[in-house]
Amino acid sequence: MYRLVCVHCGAIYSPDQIIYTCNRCGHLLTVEYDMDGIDVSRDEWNRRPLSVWRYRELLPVRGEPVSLQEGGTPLYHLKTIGKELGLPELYAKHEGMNPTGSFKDRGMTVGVSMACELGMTSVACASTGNTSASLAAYAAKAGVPCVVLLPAGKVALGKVAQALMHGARVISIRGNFDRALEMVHELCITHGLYLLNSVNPYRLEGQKTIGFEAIDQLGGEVPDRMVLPVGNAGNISAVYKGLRELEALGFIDRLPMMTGIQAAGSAPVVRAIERNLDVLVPESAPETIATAIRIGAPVNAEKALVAIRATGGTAASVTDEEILAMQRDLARKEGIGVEPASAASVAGIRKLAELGLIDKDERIVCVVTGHLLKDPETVVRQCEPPTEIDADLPSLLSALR
Ligand SMILES: Cc1ncc(COP(=O)(O)O)c(C=O)c1O
Ligand SMILES: N[C@@H](CCOP(=O)(O)O)C(=O)O
Repeated sequence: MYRLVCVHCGAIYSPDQIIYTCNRCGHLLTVEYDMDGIDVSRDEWNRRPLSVWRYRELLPVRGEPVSLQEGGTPLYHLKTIGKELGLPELYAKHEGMNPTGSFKDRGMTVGVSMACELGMTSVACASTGNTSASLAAYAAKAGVPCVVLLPAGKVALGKVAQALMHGARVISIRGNFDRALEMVHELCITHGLYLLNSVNPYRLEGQKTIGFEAIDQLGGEVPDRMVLPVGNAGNISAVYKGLRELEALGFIDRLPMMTGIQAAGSAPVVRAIERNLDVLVPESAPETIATAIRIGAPVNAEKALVAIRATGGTAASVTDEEILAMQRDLARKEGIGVEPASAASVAGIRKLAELGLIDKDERIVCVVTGHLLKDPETVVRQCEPPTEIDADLPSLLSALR
């Protein structure tokens, strides 16, 4: 049993209403469960495979989900980078290992399942790339048409390729992501498509399972800190919400310090934390090489600020150079291939550690959100091109010398 509740004024809505914002105050809605009615134990969860659906009692879907086998992603111990930073307990949860290569799949399995349960016959989103790739795939699996709006020229090649190949109707707008989101929201309200951006309360339910899995992979121990790259701020809010639910069930007795990392050219949440603002001042012209988090007006900021403040966490920004340096370090020192936005979380920890702002004994889980192959162009631009030689051994030996 659950209901939809406004995060700001507490107004209550029925779970089968197609609604994304509060009719009374315009703020976002969240899913609130009747915790007394949740009948499951940690042992029961531990007997199931590691997956989004291990935690189905804390998800809104009641029937058979639209699934591509999402979740169950690896948690890697970053031994080399951790040693360099003096952080022996540094981990990366590699969300790039989901079916379409990003954490969005956790959200879409729930969001698209709910679209079907609610009887919606078409779905839509705005995207900096990953949301569209994921929605296109899950819509294909569900057999529903899908429309995606992208900021023209600002989406990494692999993500556009995915949306196109999975059969979405792909529209590029001459404007940024924030404008695309406003447009698609209006389209959905006026024309009855189901909106699957992070304003959709059901989609975020799937994403909270990142935190559940990380704890299960640490043998039931809560990490001291969880670090996430922040764009539209849905993921950090979702993980915090999920962990509070585990606390309410008595499965954990403390929360990690939620830590958000943004790109320096696109850092309104960081500024709000640094200046102790209650209301975000949007960035009108966000810019960063990490196009996934090139977002100036994060719609979930209100929730993200609560998550960071309530847990004693923090927010920090990293430059594009710091992001790319960490992308290379993860690839070359740990064998972990991530896209630039994902490297931001670990780059942020490097920065905080170097500034002496975190305790060296902390157990830290950085969420690395998307796969290296999402953005091959940024990778190729950073690396030496392959050496082309004649097809004989002497040429090979000479090239290797
Ligand atoms: C790879 C990647 N990392 C991080 C983010 C940021 O997540 P959120 O928008 O939930 O803050 C996004 C999308 O926004 C993304 O695609
Ligand atoms: N990085 C995101 C931006 C959209 O965020 P959403 O969580 O609101 O869908 C993307 O991949 O498009």
